[in-house]
Amino acid sequence: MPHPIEHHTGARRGLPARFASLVLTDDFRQRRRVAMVLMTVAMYAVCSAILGYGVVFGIFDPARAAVLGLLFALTAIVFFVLIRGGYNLRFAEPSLAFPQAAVAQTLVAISYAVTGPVHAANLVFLAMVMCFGMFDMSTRNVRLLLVYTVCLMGAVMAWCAHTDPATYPARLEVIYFAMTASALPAIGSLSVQLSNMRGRLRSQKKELEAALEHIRKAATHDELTGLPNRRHALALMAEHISREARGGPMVHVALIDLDHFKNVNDTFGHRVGDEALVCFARQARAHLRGDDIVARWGGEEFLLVLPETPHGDPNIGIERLRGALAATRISEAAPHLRIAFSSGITRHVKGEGIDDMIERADRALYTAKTSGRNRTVALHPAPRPPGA
Ligand SMILES: Nc1nc2c(ncn2[C@@H]2O[C@H](COP(=O)(O)OP(=O)(O)OP(=O)(O)O)[C@@H](O)[C@H]2O)c(=O)[nH]1
Repeated sequence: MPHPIEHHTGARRGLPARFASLVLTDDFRQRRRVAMVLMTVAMYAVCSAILGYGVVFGIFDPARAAVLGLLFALTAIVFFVLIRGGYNLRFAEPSLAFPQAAVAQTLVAISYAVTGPVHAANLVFLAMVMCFGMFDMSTRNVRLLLVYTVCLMGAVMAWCAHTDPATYPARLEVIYFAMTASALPAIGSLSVQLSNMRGRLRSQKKELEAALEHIRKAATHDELTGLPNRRHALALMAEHISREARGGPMVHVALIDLDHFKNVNDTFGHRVGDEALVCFARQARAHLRGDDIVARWGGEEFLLVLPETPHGDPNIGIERLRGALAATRISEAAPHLRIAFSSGITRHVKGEGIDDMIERADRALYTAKTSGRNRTVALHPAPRPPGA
């Protein structure tokens, strides 16, 4: 998926940016991988140029140098196509850092055997490849690469000393091997430390994201019922009202108060009281429409925001909920306990503030309580006189 920043700036991009996007792709993570592979392509090109120089001045055998140059080109093309073409994404380590580094070390070993009088210069490249791998390889792969490189170089040095002792004197090869076998593990250990540091950073980032999500949820939701809290409900209500102002559905609001809830606490204890609140929340979510908002307004009071639909009366959902609660067992500790509620419902008037609407719903709720509870009272605003 394209990185959001790339998307954002896409419209105003100049020629260099468009060229970079064509070569490097628009995907933020792939971009870094393509840039890395381009860097290795450049290294292979430099090495090929050095080979050419050596052939021109009669330092290297032309046939051997040609084979090596061909291997450089093939390796560069294969990895560039794999990564630029996105085939790398099918692998567990999409940077392909390990295979790239292993192939590069193999080519350095071949180059060591081919470059005769200047073969010792190749040892620098062994270290450079280890450094390249530092940024993307897992600890396990760094160790694997290290063992592979030391064994491979040991074998190549022994073979060269055996087959061409004039150019590769054994006494010097022993020194080169000792240097390789002692310097590479030091670089390897730096890579391992870097890889561990990256791992720690990754897990800290995950923990921070989880903590942030938890804080966000705690700031907007009630811990007991998981419903939106009063602050969040006000924000959601404001959204619905501004949608209504832009021609969206008309908004109804209902305040709900559980009946005789103090009795529930006093008779069965606070834990059962809490179970009753959770049960109400669950039933409300199950029996109201997906578009309706159910929020905990405070204590044993809840607020519903009910956008009007063409199919009718917002009271229908509330009465469905009332029926469901009358048939729902709340707690094992109080098998016969049922909860009922009173509610006051009102409709929003265009241009009216949220406080006025809530105040009207509260008055309707008060009427529901004083006229016997377990009922809904609707108190709609008087229609505006024409031209008002
Ligand atoms: N268990 C529990 N009880 C709560 C919670 N919040 C508020 N309450 C209790 O809800 C009760 C509300 O009591 P009242 O305001 O007297 O209302 P009521 O008993 O429901 O009476 P009416 O509303 O008139 O039917 C109090 O006992 C509060 O302690 C809560 O989170 N958990």
